Amino acid sequence: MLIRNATLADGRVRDVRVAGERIAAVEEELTAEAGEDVIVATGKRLLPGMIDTHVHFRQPGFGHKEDWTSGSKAAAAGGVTTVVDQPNTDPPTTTGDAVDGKAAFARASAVDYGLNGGVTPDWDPDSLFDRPLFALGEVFLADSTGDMGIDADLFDDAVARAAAADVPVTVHAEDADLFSEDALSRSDDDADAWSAYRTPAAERAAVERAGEVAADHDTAVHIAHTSTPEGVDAAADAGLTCEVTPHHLFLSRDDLDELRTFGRMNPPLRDEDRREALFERLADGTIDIVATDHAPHRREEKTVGIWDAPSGVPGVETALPLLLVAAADGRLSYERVRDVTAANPAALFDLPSKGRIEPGRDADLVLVDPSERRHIRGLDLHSKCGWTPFEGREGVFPEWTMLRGGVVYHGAADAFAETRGRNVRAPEDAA
Ligand SMILES: NC(=O)N[C@@H](CC(=O)O)C(=O)O
Ligand SMILES: [Zn+2]
Ligand SMILES: [Zn+2]
Repeated sequence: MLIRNATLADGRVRDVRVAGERIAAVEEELTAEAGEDVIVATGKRLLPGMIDTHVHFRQPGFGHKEDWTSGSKAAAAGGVTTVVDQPNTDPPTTTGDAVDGKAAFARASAVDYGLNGGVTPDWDPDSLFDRPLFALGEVFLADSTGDMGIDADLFDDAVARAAAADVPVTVHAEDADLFSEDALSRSDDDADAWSAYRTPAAERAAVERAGEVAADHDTAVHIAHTSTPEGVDAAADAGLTCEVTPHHLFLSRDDLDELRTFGRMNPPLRDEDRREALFERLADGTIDIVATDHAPHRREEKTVGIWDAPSGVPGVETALPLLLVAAADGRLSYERVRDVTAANPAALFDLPSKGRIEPGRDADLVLVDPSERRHIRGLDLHSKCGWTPFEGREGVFPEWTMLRGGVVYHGAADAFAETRGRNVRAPEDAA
């Protein structure tokens, strides 16, 4: 297949040949071979598929919120070609058997995937590290959905075990000792109470602790869903990498009047100044990765008071579309979009076949027309949850998404090809 005249993230206009599962050539001009399919991409952007290093696809245990079929379709429709699933399922992914059990569900995935291992007091590191983990994480330094928060000693142990196994660690960095007791007296219908409770100081302290433990064990630690400029700067100062979510980049406490409990997540939405400072750090290169923390809950589960609502919002289908609008508006370069969604996650998490449009790499590609914006509507999206915190915002959605040489999502028809995702750490295990 030949994709002709596509504009790449760096502005070069190129012809791209896909042969089998790989990118075969990227040249100023390529001549179509006899019988070769040609896609004319004049005026359109061709990007590497997004690698979303942080999703919660909920199986096993919570398939009513999301399953691997619905979650991975949402991913493909949003231009995401690789997802990494988190361990707070039921059972939690803390033993080798639990990884095997989740792997059976993940075979339904429409996109490539990695599976993370998790840590609880009764985890089994021997069998866990015997499996092809993407990373150890998210390791919860405070309780979130699933109540997997652990203490300082176990965190230290876990990082030591991961370092010995040469597996990277990702950390949910909040320190519950620094949550605001005062906020607990706020009323159940005060949607801002969650943001008041889980403070910026709690994030910063936990990032600093993660930095100390990483240094003690001389190993790679990555901070998940960093939500404050203080957290990002503390990570950078400690030599840690970090990710931010679209909701912390595009939403703030100002949106909670409208979002109500549908804006409750961990870490919570921050004030507008912090949101802006986070966006600056995205644009200037301080932030390494955008990952969605796609954490769907059913509408009826969210429709309770702020203190009882489950934490988490969906995001896997809307991340790249929102970033592409920011790029089209000149608030972010297309190169930054490529780096934070694809090139950096591939480099940091050792996926040499993914993340860039270069000969020899997997043909994981997304074609978009930046002049075609669509209003985001929860009911149009493919997650089981049926809602989005970005309702009514604009997105640039894929015309198509290609996974290893095959189109897995056709935008015009809103249609998906047959399922063919593989575990990126164990491609030979594919069904
Ligand atoms: N972020 C959230 O608010 N929720 C996540 C868990 C997590 O990432 O902490 C979930 O699984 O629901
Ligand atoms: Zn988390
Ligand atoms: Zn998460």
